[in-house]
Amino acid sequence: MTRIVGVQTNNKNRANDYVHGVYELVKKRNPDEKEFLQAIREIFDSLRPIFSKHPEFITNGILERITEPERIITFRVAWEDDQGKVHVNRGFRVQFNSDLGPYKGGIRFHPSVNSSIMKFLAFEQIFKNALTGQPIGAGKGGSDFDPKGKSEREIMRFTQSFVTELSKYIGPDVDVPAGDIGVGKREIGYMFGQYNRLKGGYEAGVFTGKDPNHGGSLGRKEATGYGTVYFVDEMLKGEGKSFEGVTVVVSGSGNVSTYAMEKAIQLGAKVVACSDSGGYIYDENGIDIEMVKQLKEYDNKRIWEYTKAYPHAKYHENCSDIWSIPCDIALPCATQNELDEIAAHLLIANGVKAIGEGANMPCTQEAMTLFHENGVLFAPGKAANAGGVAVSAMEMSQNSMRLSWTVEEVDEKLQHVMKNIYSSCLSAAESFGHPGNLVIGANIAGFLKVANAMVAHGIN
Ligand SMILES: NC(=O)c1ccc[n+]([C@@H]2O[C@H](COP(=O)([O-])OP(=O)(O)OC[C@H]3O[C@@H](n4cnc5c(N)ncnc54)[C@H](O)[C@@H]3O)[C@@H](O)[C@H]2O)c1
Repeated sequence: MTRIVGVQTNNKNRANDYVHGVYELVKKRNPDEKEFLQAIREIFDSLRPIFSKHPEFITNGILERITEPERIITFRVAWEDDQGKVHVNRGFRVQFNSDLGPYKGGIRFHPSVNSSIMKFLAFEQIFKNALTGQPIGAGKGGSDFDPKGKSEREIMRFTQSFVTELSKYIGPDVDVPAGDIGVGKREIGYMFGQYNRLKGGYEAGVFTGKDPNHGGSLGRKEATGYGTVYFVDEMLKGEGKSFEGVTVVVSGSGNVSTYAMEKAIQLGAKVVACSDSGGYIYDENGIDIEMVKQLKEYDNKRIWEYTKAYPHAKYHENCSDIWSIPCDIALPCATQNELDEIAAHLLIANGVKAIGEGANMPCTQEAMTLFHENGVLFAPGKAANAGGVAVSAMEMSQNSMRLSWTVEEVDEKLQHVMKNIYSSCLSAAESFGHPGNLVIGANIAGFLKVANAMVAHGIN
């Protein structure tokens, strides 16, 4: 008996030393990449219990390998504005892990894009994509180009220049990019057109998030937001609760936010606030989602203009103050680290019951700790927002088969995927001694899938 306990303690110490040692190595190798290190730290904290049960992951150097991207491509993107002035932006593609399939992940156009943000997003994508159960690896890309204030032609020229370089490194069986912040079906359309022109063919499966009229999947634009709400709904059901009659606050008013709001409303919730990078609107009668779509999806306007149609609604300039609005469920769907410790304190004081991360890493580590300590249900982004990439993988399947599923078929499959992700997170958390902790469950369930494939594929 004493001997068994001794062996277990040794294994635990060896596992802790291993995780700590690799973290120090990653820190040394990526000293100034705070978002990347934040994502690594969060995952590593969850993974500790795995290594005492799976020493083969230590002998196969899984953590050392999974934290180093297989390839990072950085490139110059030169383009001309409408006045003929030349601009240069930087393009990135991080091809992080291909053990489960071709690299898969979005492209972001935003001035904040840098190597740390690209690597954090691509790293998170490894686990998210694994959780979907579909045959996709992980990548992420983008540019520090700011689409705000650019004309349609400028966006087209920039996007064509971006993809001219990127086209050398992607392909339907190699790397399949999609949209993300600042990249919607319009930009994907330009990329797809330019890629095919360069390749001299029609490679339908090289991008996802295409217009459903030209090779895209029905249900893709709704998938991340709907999927987030389906996941939160499963989590609520586990506690005998639902969206019916609850008050919801959603940050952002882009692709994920819009469809998270729409699905929450369809399930009976009242969504009272949403935002953009300028500020937030509060409508105590419940947000008119069709008006938000008109403003943001079709007219490309700012969210404050909602108050022109609904003068009783209030506009406030500070976006992070959105978390001071009392609500039962908060869905951060805008960007990374947008919900910090102060916001978490406010939400908890106002009685929040559940958080669903529609965005990638929107809650800081301190905020997540507070939610756990205060018994707030918490749906982590890499599980909750995996619906988008899941439907992207469905788009790849439809492209390969040269057929299209109906929106009902896609939605049914999406619901099925989200339920499976929820139950695999729940059971991984349970088997590794953290029942109900979906953050740990998501990290472990995703990691096991990739780590097993990496062992099977040998050291490379
Ligand atoms: N689109 C997808 O399918 C998908 C899938 C998984 C995860 N995500 C993640 O979801 C998040 C949103 O992506 P999206 O595709 O909806 O992008 P988007 O560009 O369509 O929308 C982003 C929204 O956030 C707003 N915003 C930006 N900074 C903000 C801030 N500090 N406070 C409040 N609002 C702010 C913008 O004004 C915009 O309304 C990102 O973290 C993205 O990585 C997106």
